[in-house]
Amino acid sequence: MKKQVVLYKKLSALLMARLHEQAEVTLIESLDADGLARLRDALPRAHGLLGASLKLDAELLDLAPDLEAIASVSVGVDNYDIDYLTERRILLSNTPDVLTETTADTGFALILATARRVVELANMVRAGQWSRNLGPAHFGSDVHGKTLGIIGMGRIGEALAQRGHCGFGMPVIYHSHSPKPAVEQRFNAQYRSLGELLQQADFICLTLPLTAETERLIGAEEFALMRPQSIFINISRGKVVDEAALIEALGAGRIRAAGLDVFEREPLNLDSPLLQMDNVVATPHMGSATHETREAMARCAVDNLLAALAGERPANLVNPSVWKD
Ligand SMILES: NC(=O)C1=CN([C@@H]2O[C@H](COP(=O)(O)OP(=O)(O)OC[C@H]3O[C@@H](n4cnc5c(N)ncnc54)[C@H](O)[C@@H]3O)[C@@H](O)[C@H]2O)C=CC1
Ligand SMILES: O=C(O)C(=O)CO
Repeated sequence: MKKQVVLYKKLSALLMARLHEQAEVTLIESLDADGLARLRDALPRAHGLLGASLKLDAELLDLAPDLEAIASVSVGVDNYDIDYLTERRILLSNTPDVLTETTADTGFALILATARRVVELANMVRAGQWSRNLGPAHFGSDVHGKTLGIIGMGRIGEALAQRGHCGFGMPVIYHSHSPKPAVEQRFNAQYRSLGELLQQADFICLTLPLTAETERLIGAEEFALMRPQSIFINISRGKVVDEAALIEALGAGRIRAAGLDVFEREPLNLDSPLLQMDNVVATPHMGSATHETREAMARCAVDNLLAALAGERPANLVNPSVWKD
């Protein structure tokens, strides 16, 4: 008998057809109140779940006694209680690698947009306020040759370092759990303590996961170490930053600008002070959002889920202790 799969993310026709061949599929098209009610109804029959952007807590998981595997269409796994999944022996998989380059592109887009004031000046043109040649009040700052600081030197951090070093001649400094000699050799990068990095980098970029250890890693004390010309970029998770402290630092001119793809609460509320600041570029958690990459992520998640339901080890298993050969 085919296994029951609940999707809470719509997939391409090609991937839907693949899933339908192997499983009975229930599709929850959106996670509004109606969709969530349908999800709760479907969970008691589910052997597999596939989706993203939903906090799957113990209360929801307890509705699914037969659940064997969850395939997250994301590399970040902060929406899951991994200890609880492991205790229940539910296999959790994610989608690393396939989104690395695209997310690093987004990071670099934010670096360029903030430093060169792209959004602010383009809005000025659109508003009919371009009446004479630009003067110093509208000048930005250089990106090439400036020091790129990366916090969390993993896949995306490395891809960002490559762009900075090879494309823009930027000295790279980084902070991570431990030094990475291979990265240092490839990009002439240098390891720094967190405090040193915050004091020395022109661009401070967050590329680490949200965990108990990294939640609110960057707060008032950390912003106080940055320099007035520093630009802060967050493409990791909003909760790694104390957002009120960030707003305070921007408001007080303690840093020059911020490029933010992620926020404490998403979608970002329209009344956020961040949206009143010309030196903030805010994007809607679009790090991996290209046609090609989202399809690759979905394909990876389908592969992971079908493998798990067929009794094979998924390629991207997050909680390997559940797996028994
Ligand atoms: N904005 C977006 O749309 C996207 C955001 N992301 C976020 O980026 C994160 C990173 O993704 P990858 O590079 O693939 O992960 P990764 O696991 O390859 O890299 C993360 C790095 O951070 C380091 N790290 C973890 N905790 C740390 C700590 N307390 N102090 C210092 N370093 C620490 C790890 O050692 C690792 O080197 C994801 O977990 C996700 O939250 C990922 C994709 C898209
Ligand atoms: O994969 C992730 O973790 C994201 O944030 C979306 O691509």
